[in-house]
Amino acid sequence: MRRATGLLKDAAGPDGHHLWWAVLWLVIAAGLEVVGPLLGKRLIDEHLLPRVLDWQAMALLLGGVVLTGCAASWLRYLQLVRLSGLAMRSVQRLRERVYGHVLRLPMAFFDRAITGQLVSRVTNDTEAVKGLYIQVLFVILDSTIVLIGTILAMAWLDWRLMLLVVALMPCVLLIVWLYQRLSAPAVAKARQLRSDINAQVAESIGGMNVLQANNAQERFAERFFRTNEDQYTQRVAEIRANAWLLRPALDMLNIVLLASVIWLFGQRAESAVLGVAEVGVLYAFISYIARVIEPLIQITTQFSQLQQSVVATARVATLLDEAGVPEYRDSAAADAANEAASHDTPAIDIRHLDFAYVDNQKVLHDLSLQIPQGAFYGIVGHTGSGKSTLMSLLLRYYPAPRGSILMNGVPLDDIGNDAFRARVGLVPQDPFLLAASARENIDMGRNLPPERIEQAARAAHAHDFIMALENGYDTLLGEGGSRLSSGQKQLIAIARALAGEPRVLMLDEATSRIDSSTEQIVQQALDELRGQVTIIAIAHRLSTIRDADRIVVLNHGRIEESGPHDALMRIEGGLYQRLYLLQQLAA
Ligand SMILES: Nc1ncnc2c1ncn2[C@@H]1O[C@H](COP(=O)(O)OP(=O)(O)OP(=O)(O)O)[C@@H](O)[C@H]1O
Repeated sequence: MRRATGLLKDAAGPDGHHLWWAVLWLVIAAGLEVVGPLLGKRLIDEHLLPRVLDWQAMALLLGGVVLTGCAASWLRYLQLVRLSGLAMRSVQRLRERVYGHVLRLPMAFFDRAITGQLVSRVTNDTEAVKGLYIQVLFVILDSTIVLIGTILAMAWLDWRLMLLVVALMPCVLLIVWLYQRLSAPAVAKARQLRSDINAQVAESIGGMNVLQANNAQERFAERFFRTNEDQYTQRVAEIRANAWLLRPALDMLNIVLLASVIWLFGQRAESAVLGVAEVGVLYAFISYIARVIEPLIQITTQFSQLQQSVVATARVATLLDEAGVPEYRDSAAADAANEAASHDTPAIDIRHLDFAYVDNQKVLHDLSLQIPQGAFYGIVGHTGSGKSTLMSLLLRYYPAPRGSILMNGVPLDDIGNDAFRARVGLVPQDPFLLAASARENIDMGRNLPPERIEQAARAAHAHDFIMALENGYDTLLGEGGSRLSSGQKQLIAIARALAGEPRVLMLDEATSRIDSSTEQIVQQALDELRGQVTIIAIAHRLSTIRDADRIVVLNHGRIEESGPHDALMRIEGGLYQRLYLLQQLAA
């Protein structure tokens, strides 16, 4: 709860003062509501019963009752408007913060994250924070103030009757406690299941081709129906606890209270301790009982909503507590060292690199490799040999041991994020195209000049097919680039990487999904870049890296062989030779 209120405070930001205004109006409104029955009491006790028909005073008192009621409603309305505005702004801010945080999370986080749940965290859970404002502040705080004001007014009128009312109030706490115990597990479970529903939908849409190819629709539908049914059951359990326990018990309490006050009042009237003028007190008390019970009912019935909001906020807080990627700051010393790097300084220098995703399960063992400036290096190896891991470390997706990788002679950790990302370009296996135009897909929000985009597209041999589209660079490519062939998507991805004018270009299985003719275009593009850009390409298809300056063959996380194609082919029974011959046979 403390974390939730902390989050709220941060999210309210500069609008926090609206909260104080809302609270002020709330106090005034509650005060006015307490004053109303007091005026009514005076009207009854001082004018109606003793028949002192002073019309002016009576009109004033009656007008006071009406006016206080109207003013209280008006202030409540103003308070709601302020609070709703504040709540919505807070949701907006929190959502921005959570999304911004997700963008900065390390890749290791996404290895275990479930997309649908993450989406739910950013959209639904942040929205639930609004409930904290409306439920906690508008309803619960409001009700608490009304409750305190009413009890004070009752004490002033007749403290013994007030004690009777207050004595029955712990019953409300008992009822609430029982309700909470019964409904809390269902509330938490229902929310978790809703998140699972999101996750299942996102997963099946993402993998629809695999799902249909495996004729798995029915199994997925069944799994979904089960989760949906479970969620329904939990929601029903929660609503039952509310309908069977909370409301009836509270309504009963209301009746008991009224009956007790009337009974006690009757007893005292009978023993003639009180005069007839006390009827006004009875009127005020009956008015106040409604004002005691209603806030209590409000406080308690809002509890389930409050619980949901707190659970949701706690989940948002947990996500925000996930450590982001280390802050790599641009340092002048690193920039200077980078500038001072001569042509002989290796573009990439890997020194005795060990790496494990899970403790004590090394994936890379004592890897050392120097890649000269402008060279083209291919990395090959069997499945699971560690190629992608090595690339992930070079891309800083996972932190490598300090000092084990240097770029231009500068340890990777010492290069600021902007400088690093500007220096390194990536062409991944899955090109990941946005549902946007060809231009936007190459630009990726960098606001590059049109000439540079076109130049990159030409270098990637993508310019001609882009120009053949109906609107050229402004043609929308559809979701995931659905309008393009796999090869064309890959060429766009290459253009995107080149548009950043990287010094180091990494290709991660960039040719695995394209046909031989497109592969040749990619090879031609890479050939043209030789000498200007350092190229590191992971390739399953060995023809892509056949012409590389050096091919590094990984085997179980170690460098087994290294050299140009011809030299590796001469190693009789060598790993590369076997891999190559196998591929030739398969072709
Ligand atoms: N995120 C991860 N968490 C834990 N282990 C991982 C992770 N990624 C890869 N591994 C493990 O590290 C080892 C090397 O995997 P890696 O993906 O680097 O191999 P690869 O040579 O790129 O294989 P492929 O050619 O199939 O892509 C494998 O044993 C794999 O199970």
